Amino acid sequence: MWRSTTCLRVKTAKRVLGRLAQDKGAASSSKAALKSGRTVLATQRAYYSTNTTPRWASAATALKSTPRHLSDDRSEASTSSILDLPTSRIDDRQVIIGWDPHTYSRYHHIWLRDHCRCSECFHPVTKQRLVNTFEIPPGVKPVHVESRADGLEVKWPSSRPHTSFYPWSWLQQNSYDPHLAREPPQEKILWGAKILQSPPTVTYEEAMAEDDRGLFKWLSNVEKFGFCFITGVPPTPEATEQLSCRIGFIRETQYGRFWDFTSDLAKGDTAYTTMALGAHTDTTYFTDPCGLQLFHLLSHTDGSGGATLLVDGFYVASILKELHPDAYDILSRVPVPAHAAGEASALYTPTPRLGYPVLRHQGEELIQVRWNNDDRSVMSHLEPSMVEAWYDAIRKWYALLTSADSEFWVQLSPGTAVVVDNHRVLHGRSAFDGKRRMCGAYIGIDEYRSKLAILSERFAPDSVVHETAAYASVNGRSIWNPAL
Ligand SMILES: C[N+](C)(C)CCCC[C@H](N)C(=O)O
Ligand SMILES: O=C(O)CCC(=O)C(=O)O
Repeated sequence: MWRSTTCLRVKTAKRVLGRLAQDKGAASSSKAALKSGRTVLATQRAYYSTNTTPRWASAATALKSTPRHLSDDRSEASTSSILDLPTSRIDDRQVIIGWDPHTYSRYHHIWLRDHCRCSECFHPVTKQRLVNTFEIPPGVKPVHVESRADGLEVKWPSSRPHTSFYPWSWLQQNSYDPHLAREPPQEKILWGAKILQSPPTVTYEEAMAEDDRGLFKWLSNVEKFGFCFITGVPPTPEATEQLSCRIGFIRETQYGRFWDFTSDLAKGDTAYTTMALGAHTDTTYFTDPCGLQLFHLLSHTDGSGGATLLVDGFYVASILKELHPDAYDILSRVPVPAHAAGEASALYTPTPRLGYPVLRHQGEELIQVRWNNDDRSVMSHLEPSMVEAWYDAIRKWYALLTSADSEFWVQLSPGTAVVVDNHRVLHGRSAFDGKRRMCGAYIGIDEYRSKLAILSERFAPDSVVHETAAYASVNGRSIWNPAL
């Protein structure tokens, strides 16, 4: 691992120095920078192997001969630095980084010390904090900061010299004063009935392929669209269970682990009947509703109906917000209690008992739709003045959910499974007769997101992971991974 560190650092140092060498005006200092670049390279390797008294201390003096902006300089950043490195200086309470003459970030000293990720302060394998946050003096202040090729070096006053290093990309990504533009999250494509023309689909071979590229494509589709078909699935519960487990371990509930069900009321729920089920999300009665839901129709004989309904709750919510902002606001505020009480051995209600709003947000962003009018409990917590407004709001919501523009109906058949993000996409079915056998499973939202995160590390690393993976990874995970 450390050898690969060196080779990447060679590239980094060469890239920086190469840029320098191109700068005609800097010809005279390129030799000094070349020397210092090599010094940085050697000390970086030393730094990441142990961080007792990092050998940078000796190298830092060697860097003194480097251009002014590389040293701790209290004056404003130089207007043009031949290495284009960010400037850094210590202020009373914060370290100021100058990304360019017009863009600065400020990091509190306590914040930087608490976020040191050297092997003494942050366990490189477990990715857990080792530094005792509460032993860091509130007034901690660096004695020296240095702009290095790949990041900021900070020396702290303590009985034992302690040096911290923060990659520039990580500092930019975590800038909080001010917040800097970050890479946009995976885009979500909102859809209505027209998704019928080209629904997201992967093949069973892709999903099962051992190199996981197809699995990444599958889950990327789910992240983007909220659902994805899987074609060519052997029409057996065994193959469907194996397919489910490609995402993560199955979440067992009062309906069992892997379900294989039909209309025999084997479980106390209308799903185990021939009734039509309107668009809903499952397990609204759980504090933590199931994340993904996989369905695979294994057979339907001597009858018809049982078509599958999918509705993009985020799409419908966006229209509700546009057309009926008051209703959107009510559905975003008023908690809706729910229950699962069809099994003698189970009586589920969420914590807190009043449940959660239909539309859940993080800040301004809609992050979850939770709607099952069949499983809703008594609305005894409404302010009397709100009762009619609440019913008016859900009527507007329901009208949009059930509009021809929103509803995507598909007749599943053996061999084609569908996975649905139960936090976004509602599902349902039309009534049916005859013998109909459906199988599937729930996957927890955290298991789904974890699998997508590790696949993204491999196939679509974000800029910080991309830049730091080679020199700061243990167990294949960079200590600077934005998830940490
Ligand atoms: C296990 N299986 C998916 C067949 C049954 C689902 C039960 C549906 C329940 N009314 C809910 O909305 O959670
Ligand atoms: O039987 C189906 O097609 C779907 C049943 C359902 O909505 C559910 O199990 O949540």
